Amino acid sequence: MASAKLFGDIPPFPDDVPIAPMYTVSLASLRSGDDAAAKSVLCACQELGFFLLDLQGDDEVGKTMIEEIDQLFDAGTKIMSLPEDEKEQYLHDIPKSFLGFKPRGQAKTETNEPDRFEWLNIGQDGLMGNTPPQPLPPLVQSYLPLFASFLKHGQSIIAAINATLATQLGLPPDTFASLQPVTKPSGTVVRLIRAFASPRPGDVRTNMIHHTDFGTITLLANVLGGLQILDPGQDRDPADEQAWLWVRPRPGCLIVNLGDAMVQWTGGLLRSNVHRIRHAPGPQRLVDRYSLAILARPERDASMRRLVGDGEDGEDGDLTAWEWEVKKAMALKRGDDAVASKGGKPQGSLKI
Ligand SMILES: O=C(O)CCC(=O)C(=O)O
Ligand SMILES: [Fe+2]
Repeated sequence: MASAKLFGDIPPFPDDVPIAPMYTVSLASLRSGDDAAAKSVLCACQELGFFLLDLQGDDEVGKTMIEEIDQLFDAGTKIMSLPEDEKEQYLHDIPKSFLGFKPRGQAKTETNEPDRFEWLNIGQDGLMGNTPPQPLPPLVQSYLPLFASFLKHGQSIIAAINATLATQLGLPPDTFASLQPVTKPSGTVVRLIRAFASPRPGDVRTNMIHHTDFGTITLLANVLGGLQILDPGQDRDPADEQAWLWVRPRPGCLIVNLGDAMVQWTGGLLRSNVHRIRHAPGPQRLVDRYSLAILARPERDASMRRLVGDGEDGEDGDLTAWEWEVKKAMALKRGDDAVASKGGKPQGSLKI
């Protein structure tokens, strides 16, 4: 997450909206092998599939990452302000390629109205040299060393979370990491999102439809609110507005969430929770909302077979990660994949 400096420049997050209760784990503690931090990560990933990771106090990775996030938020506003006809030359082409710009309004929200965000996906493969570079506007190219460094720091955090979860589940520490080596082709991306300001009453609605992430681990940096999590307590209906809890962004903290691949591999021991981007809350709705994320995905050829437990893993276990992702993306596009939170410990209310 960005430093406190960026939080000073925006309207305040309101105090009167329901907030999702979340564990906050210190990166420094996690990297030093602290047992309590490791247990919190496991509990968070079973109960909610989301937690806050405090980068402050970690001089090696966390401090640099906070600085890089500040710089990338600045870059993000410039990148998204490129002329529309320039961005249109670098559009994504799903399912062939998830890389490039997604224009505003291309997908739908729950109400069947057009979405209210645009994104740019920059592939890990091009940044790492696993594949030829992705075509990108010259302005974005000028920021590639910064994106690459941010990604490298994110990879080391993702590696620490993967090792922690595997160890806590009694598996060899490299169980999850070995299925997502950063030097092999994958769908892993760095994502920049602009969700548009909502000045008119008709704008006060969903920006990005509710979903679970397909991949393994997502690291997310937000300054403005807008992210909402579906209450994990019961099987809540996304159509019920009371079932949604806001995520309050905290200076110096990343939001971490698990994706469906971790649920598939663990036969549902870990959880991926439904979330969406709503309009920013309170006075924050008057400004454009930027977010920056790393969405880690398995290596393209990784098996989606379950790694723990001995129940059936169905036909999805026979797919490679890439086949599985394309299947999910197409089902979501057709609207026939009813989105639901997956896996995790049944629980009443989250006690933190
Ligand atoms: O911008 C955010 O807060 C969330 C974005 C998100 O859920 C996604 O890109 O999958
Ligand atoms: Fe997401």
